[in-house]
Amino acid sequence: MNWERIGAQLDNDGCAVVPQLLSAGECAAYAHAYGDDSLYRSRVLMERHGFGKGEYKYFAYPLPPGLALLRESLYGPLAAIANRWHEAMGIDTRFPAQHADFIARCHAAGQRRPTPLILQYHAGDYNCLHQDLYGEHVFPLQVAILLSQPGRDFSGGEFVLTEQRPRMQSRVEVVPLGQGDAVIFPVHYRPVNGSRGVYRVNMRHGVSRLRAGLRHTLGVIFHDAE
Ligand SMILES: O=C(O)CCC(=O)C(=O)O
Ligand SMILES: [Fe+2]
Repeated sequence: MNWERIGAQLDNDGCAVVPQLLSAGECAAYAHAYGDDSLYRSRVLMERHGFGKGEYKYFAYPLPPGLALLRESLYGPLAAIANRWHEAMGIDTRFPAQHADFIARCHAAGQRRPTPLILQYHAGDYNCLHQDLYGEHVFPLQVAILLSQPGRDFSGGEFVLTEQRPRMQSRVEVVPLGQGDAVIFPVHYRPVNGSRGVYRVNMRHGVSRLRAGLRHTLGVIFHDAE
């Protein structure tokens, strides 16, 4: 992975795509494992909470080894970007180099439940704009990996990001993804350079309505939940 390019894209565009982070075989295995309830701590029906339509399951600890490795190995380079962003935005919190040390901080504060998840959408389903905040401790970047193949497995169902800028109208970004592609994006805020210095832009993400088929996504969030 070219972290210099990823950092520059996050700074300039507010998101970065990593093509083919998972192989087609790995994607199919994760999507298939959606049915294996021994892997998950809970299942959420989005409509019941007003989150949209569709469902997701949070993995239980211990995470599947490949997912644990993915979460730990993505964290390090993202922590360097996160620390740079916090400095730019004048936020005091800094992130340790190792994910285990950040997770220890979450757990000590009572955020002990794992947040990696798989989402499942059928035709007509969608995910309302939201922020994945689960307590006081927030790692400012997260990753979503498209497990299904657009065109073959589903149509519609586009990943979208919105930016709410102070005293300005909101901006939307549609992120085209192929199977196995990852999008890295802000959980809550991102820094933007303005004429009077850096300001914080409030970010949300969601998924537009699926027109047809079945779509799965793997979500990697680095803080744990209360
Ligand atoms: O299904 C998607 O692409 C969005 C998933 C999501 O909201 C997340 O990973 O936090
Ligand atoms: Fe989300």
